[in-house]
Parts: sequence; structure tokens; C-alpha cells
Amino acid sequence: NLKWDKNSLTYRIENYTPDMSVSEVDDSINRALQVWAKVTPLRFTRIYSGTADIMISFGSRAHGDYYPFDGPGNTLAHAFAPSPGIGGDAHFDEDETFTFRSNNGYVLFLVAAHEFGHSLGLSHSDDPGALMYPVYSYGNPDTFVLPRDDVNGIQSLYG
Ligand SMILES: CC(C)C[C@H](C(=O)NO)C(=O)N[C@@H](CC(N)=O)C(=O)NCc1cccc(N)c1
Ligand SMILES: [Zn+2]
Ligand SMILES: [Zn+2]
Repeated sequence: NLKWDKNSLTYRIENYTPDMSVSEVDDSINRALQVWAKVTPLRFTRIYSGTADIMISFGSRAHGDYYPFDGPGNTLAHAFAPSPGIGGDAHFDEDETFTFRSNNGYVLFLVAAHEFGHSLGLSHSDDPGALMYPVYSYGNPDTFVLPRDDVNGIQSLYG
């Protein structure tokens, strides 16, 4: 399943990290989805119960799939490529410190935007300036602009 065969997708925030306020998590997730919606026909609708296309959760170590997290550092999160079931879901490692915009931890907005790239079908990029580059680098989330490499990647799937 290379990509979603529909443009209207649902998402559900199943639980919250204690690192941030509920509204900061909600805002970070929403803005991370809008990064991709802005350059595609994709639209995201939040649901509060039942199964969404993109189920979002925080967990540590073994958390219900075959990819247990690894404690602080290294893997920060993972997401599954488009498909029914776990496809599209994004899991965040609760052993990391997530922040709203501070560099004293990982900015949730940036990590989520990267993960949602995977949720939509993107793999990693070898462009060091790309959001889909495998390694996180801090940037001010208030002035974030989706790099050209990522725009090209997502529009090759959903343009
Ligand atoms: C093999 C994968 C499960 C690694 C995992 C990842 O790429 N998840 O999408 C991950 O957490 N990679 C770290 C690598 C690292 N610790 O620097 C990462 O920062 N990925 C998230 C990320 C967030 C924002 C921007 C970028 N470029 C990458
Ligand atoms: Zn997982
Ligand atoms: Zn990744």
C-alpha cells in the first residue's frame, strides 16, 4: 500500500505525554498534520473514539506492536505506512522529553510532522535539509517551512 486511496483521513489522540499540556499536544499534532495538508488534497478530521486511520499514542519499551521502544534517545517515534489496521498509526517514545517549542528536548511538532510523513507513505530522505531526513534537528517550529524535498516527495504521491 504505497499511499492512502482517499484524501479524507481521520486521526485520534489516544493518550498524552506528561511532558506538555493537553492543548500543547493537540496543537502540535494539528499543526504537524496541516504541514502535509497544505501541499496536498489531504484533509484530516479528529475523532475522539473508535478507530481512526491515524491512531496517535505515547508509549515506552514494549507497547503493543513488534517494535518496542529503546528508552531515552535513539528511536524517538515510529509510524506505519498506509494500510488498514496499524497502517498510518504513529507511536511516540514516552522515554523522550517532548517540548512545545523548547530545544531542551524534542519538539513534538517536528517529530510528529516527520512521523506523519511516514503515515502518508514517505520513506526517509538523504537530503540533510529534509524533514524526512532520518535524524532530528531542531528548528523553530513557529517559522517552520516544509522543505522542497518533502514537498516533492508528498506531491509525487498525492499531488
Ligand atoms: C529506524 C526508525 C524507527 C528510527 C526512528 C524514525 O525514523 N522514526 O520515523 C527515529 O526515531 N529516528 C530518530 C533518529 C534520531 N534519534 O535522530 C529521529 O530523530 N527521527 C525523528 C525525526 C524527527 C524530526 C525530524 C527528523 N528528520 C527525524
Ligand atoms: Zn509502536
Ligand atoms: Zn523516520
